[in-house]
Amino acid sequence: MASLALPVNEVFETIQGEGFHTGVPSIFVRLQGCDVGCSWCDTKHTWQVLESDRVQPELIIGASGDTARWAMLTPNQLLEQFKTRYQAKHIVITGGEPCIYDLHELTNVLITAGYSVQIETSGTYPVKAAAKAWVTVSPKVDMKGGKVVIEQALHRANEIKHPVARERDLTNLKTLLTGMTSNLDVLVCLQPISQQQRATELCIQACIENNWRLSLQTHKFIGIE
Ligand SMILES: C[S@@+](CC[C@H](N)C(=O)[O-])C[C@H]1O[C@@H](n2cnc3c(N)ncnc32)[C@H](O)[C@@H]1O
Ligand SMILES: Nc1nc2[nH]cc(C(=O)O)c2c(=O)[nH]1
Ligand code: SF4
Ligand SMILES: [Mg+2]
Repeated sequence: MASLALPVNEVFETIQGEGFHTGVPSIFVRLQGCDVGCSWCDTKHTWQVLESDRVQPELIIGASGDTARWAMLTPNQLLEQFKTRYQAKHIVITGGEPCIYDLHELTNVLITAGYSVQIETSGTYPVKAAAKAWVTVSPKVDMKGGKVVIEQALHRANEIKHPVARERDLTNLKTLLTGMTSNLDVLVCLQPISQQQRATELCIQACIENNWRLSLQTHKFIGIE
């Protein structure tokens, strides 16, 4: 079977700064492409997949930074790089929106090679990945995708990491959770948007009230990627 290459924006090794796996040494694979359009998005440079930004794979591996460049890489090419360049045993597939793409082959190849794998997704596309992959859904409830897809994603989720700027984001999350057709058994983290003080205060209060967790984008506090 032909191997499915994916458009990769960057590959880098760091500490997972968000959610349940905060603090875990991780290799990040950032895929290019997202059509959701969050106004506060950290990675706007990943939204468009333009042929004019396509480069050779050598320019992507290990060269991180906020550029719109991308290269097509197969799961085995990625695995080879991970084994030779990096030490972390946890892989985070993010973007952009990684679930635009079928991630079955990539996640299976990595899990078979002994890595744990996490996917960061907005829940706007069905999750197509190995059953053992840890799925973090960061719901974009006001945005595209619709109720059926987000419900499927939340049922697949191991963790919900909800971005919060204002009170309404909390109301939206509660509406989403209570509107589910069947019960969810999932960890909920609240993540203040862009380290804003008001957002952080709202998150702290809601975490205490609901026994949820606080996710603080710790990498931004210590100035690492
Ligand atoms: C850049 S997104 C990429 C993965 C996927 N598109 C998603 O939204 O989950 C990774 C995570 O960063 C969060 N995020 C993006 N910009 C943020 C910001 N300015 N402040 C806090 N969290 C942010 C997203 O909600 C998501 O949990
Ligand atoms: N250190 C670090 N942790 C992260 N967790 C999720 C990230 C993302 O952009 O998806 C991210 C990121 O960009 N850096
Ligand atoms: S879904 Fe994720 S990558 Fe896309 S705009 Fe929103 S935060 Fe950014
Ligand atoms: Mg980030």
